[in-house]
Amino acid sequence: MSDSLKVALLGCGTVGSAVLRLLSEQADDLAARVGRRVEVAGVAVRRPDRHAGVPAELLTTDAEALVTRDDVDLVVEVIGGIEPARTLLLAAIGAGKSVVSANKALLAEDGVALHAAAADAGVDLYYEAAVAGAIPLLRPLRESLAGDQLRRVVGIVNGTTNYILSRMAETGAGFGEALAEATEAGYAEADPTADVDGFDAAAKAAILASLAFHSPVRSSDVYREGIAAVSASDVARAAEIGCTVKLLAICERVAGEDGDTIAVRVHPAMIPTTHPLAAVGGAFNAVFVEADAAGELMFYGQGAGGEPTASAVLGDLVAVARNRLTGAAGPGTTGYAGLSVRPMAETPTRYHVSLDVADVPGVLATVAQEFAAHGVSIATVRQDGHGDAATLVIVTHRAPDAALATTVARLREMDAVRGVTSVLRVEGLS
Ligand SMILES: NC(=O)c1ccc[n+]([C@@H]2O[C@H](COP(=O)([O-])OP(=O)(O)OC[C@H]3O[C@@H](n4cnc5c(N)ncnc54)[C@H](O)[C@@H]3O)[C@@H](O)[C@H]2O)c1
Ligand SMILES: N[C@@H](CCO)C(=O)O
Ligand code: NA
Repeated sequence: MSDSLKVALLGCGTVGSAVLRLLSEQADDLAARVGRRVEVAGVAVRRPDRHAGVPAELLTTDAEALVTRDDVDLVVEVIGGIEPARTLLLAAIGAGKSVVSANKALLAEDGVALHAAAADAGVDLYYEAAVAGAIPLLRPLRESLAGDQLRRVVGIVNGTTNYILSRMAETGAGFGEALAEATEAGYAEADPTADVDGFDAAAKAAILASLAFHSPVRSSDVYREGIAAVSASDVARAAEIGCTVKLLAICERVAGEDGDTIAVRVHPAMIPTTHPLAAVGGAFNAVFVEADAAGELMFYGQGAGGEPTASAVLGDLVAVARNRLTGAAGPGTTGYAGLSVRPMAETPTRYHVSLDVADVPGVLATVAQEFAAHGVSIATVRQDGHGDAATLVIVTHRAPDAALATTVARLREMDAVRGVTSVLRVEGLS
């Protein structure tokens, strides 16, 4: 075999160290699969003294110099965050290197500019690890499903919050208690904000929607609610109607009078326990894709962790290495459809609402009237108990989200309603 392909690794934390180890352990297999040996030219880190296991001659604190070095062919970015990752990737691309990244925050913020730069330079930009870790999902969307029309991509794309919600369902614990457990088990980070408040899932939803609908979508376009407000009561109410609560990332094409738009949102929702996503427990991820010709597809696996994420990074590395040898460029992203993102207020959703009411004649009619007044059609209503402790459990049909939210706000003000005990959107009910 002739000269090896040289890789610059940027960042050597949880994912970077696993990438480095697998590159070494699987060097012979990778060489056979690529057709050339793949060797590490350098590893950019912040604190070289903290990486005793990495050969000292590979370590550098000057990432910018490393990515533009003449002997570097490919760059793997596993630093995370917007800067300096963006500057480094643009410098690498500008210097003609193909790049692999696991950085959802950056891709969801600046994917359009990075793709444009890669197209101009004739190099590859791959980022399978950025969404749902080890699960092959972005390449299936970019390549395998490129001949189909996608209708919906719905998934559990954050392991930490799925672990927390799973524990709440299993033990009846509240959010705080389950979060403490997730932290102790090493799933939640010291600062769990990005996971718990849905920022991580929103970045992934933006990337999924961009690829699924060939339209540029950024994190800031994604409607986002986290799980901090999900209560033990919400989880118990869900169980009563045969549902479970999941934090969903939902990307869907919505037909409208002025043409199609896309709705992209992240929020907790009740889904029937019979839905394939309901069985996804612990820190696992799963994504359900609906396409016109393919029908329904399900992708399931480990969405986080050093090794699973490194698996996706190495898969990308093999792909870009092969392209480099053949002189080909992999698929770019196409924003040709240019579909606009529909405001959440106008996005059709369904609600579950549990109300404590006084069981007096006419209360059901008064409550039903409030829904009707906002054009919201009720799918099912159930009354439990009587006297002062009556509960109404209502599931609506789809209506614009703003109509549902306004209805709930009005219900809270009604004399007949003693309290609104649970409000959650519902997905996956026929
Ligand atoms: N950990 C996971 O399970 C997982 C899963 C999927 C995707 N990702 C993504 O992978 C990337 C890396 O995640 P991680 O968990 O390995 O993070 P990490 O914090 O463990 O590692 C990042 C490393 O980059 C280093 N770094 C920061 N600035 C640097 C700079 N200027 N030059 C060189 N090194 C620098 C840090 O010191 C740290 O060691 C992120 O984009 C993350 O979103 C992580
Ligand atoms: N914090 C993320 C890591 C993977 O992106 C999660 O919990 O899923
Ligand atoms: Na993936």
